[in-house]
Amino acid sequence: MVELVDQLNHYAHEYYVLDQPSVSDDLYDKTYRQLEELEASHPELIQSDSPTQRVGDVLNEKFDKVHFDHPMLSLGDVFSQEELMTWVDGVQKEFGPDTEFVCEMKIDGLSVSLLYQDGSLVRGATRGDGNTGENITNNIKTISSIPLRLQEPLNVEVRGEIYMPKASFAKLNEEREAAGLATFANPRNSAAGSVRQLDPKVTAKRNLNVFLYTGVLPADAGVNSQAELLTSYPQWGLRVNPEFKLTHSKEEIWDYVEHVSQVRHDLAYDIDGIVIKVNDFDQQEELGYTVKAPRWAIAYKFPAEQAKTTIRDIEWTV
Ligand SMILES: CC(C)(CNC(=O)c1ccc(Oc2ccccc2)cc1)c1ccc2c(N)nc(N)nc2n1
Repeated sequence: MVELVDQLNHYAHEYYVLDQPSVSDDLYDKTYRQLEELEASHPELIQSDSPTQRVGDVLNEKFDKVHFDHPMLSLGDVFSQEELMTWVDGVQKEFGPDTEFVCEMKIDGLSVSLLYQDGSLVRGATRGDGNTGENITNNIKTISSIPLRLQEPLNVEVRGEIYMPKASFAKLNEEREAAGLATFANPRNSAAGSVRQLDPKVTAKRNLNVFLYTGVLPADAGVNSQAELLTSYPQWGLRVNPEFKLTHSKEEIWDYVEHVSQVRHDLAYDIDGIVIKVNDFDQQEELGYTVKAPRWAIAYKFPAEQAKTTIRDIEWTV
């Protein structure tokens, strides 16, 4: 039984975190059914990290409140190259012209906090107002790319974005249209609506995914920069967005912004900008925070999408 659980969790790690599956979906499904049969005949041996335990029956009447020891902060925004370069200038004045920055995708989803104790997932929460969120643990467990147990028995609170891939969003809206239901306006709204369902069985059908990008880490984790965090997370079993880039100059940062603005429509998920962060954690602490956002990070926001429908020329009658 333990072997089957470990095998299935390993297959899921390869598929969702490393993006390098070593077995076919059929073999995964076959192994999963074997585990289901074994658990049916020995229910007393069912493990909490078994993939069969992801979709609970429990219906949430409402979501309990969760208070964060460390607030989930927001980001300052800039909307032009000039503003972005001014921000980078300000940081380089503090730490010199070759300060390291990490550039990341700003996923258009909803922020979540995942609390792991001794490596087991014990709580999932929405961001809420940054200090108080909602407990959505039962729904979070239905997301296959979120591990129920880390590769190491760590005590860590990791944070990132739950999102609905563009393809899943289109399919969901087709189904809702066919069923005469209201459609979702965009993937962000459908992800938010899906993860805040009272019934986890509904969440489980919505094909949600996650990218993790920050967290409250144990001091002995040996993670001293954002780049180290983003390379450590996959080793722990946590999915990160692979498009991040370590940069050392304004030119490199702007090249990355231009590159992403070219490819963003080909991405499998919606983004609404790029997040640029000072890489070194000690430098981050030196810069500190404003009331609601770090001074060591900024979001460069893409211009809002051109309205799809073209306004026909209006014939003015004189
Ligand atoms: C940088 C940070 C704001 C996360 N960091 C925090 O929330 C955070 C929170 C308390 C911290 O430490 C404190 C502890 C106690 C008091 C105050 C701060 C440090 C960072 C952020 C926010 C949104 C992001 C997004 N949508 N996409 C990407 N790619 N990155 C993002 N990064």
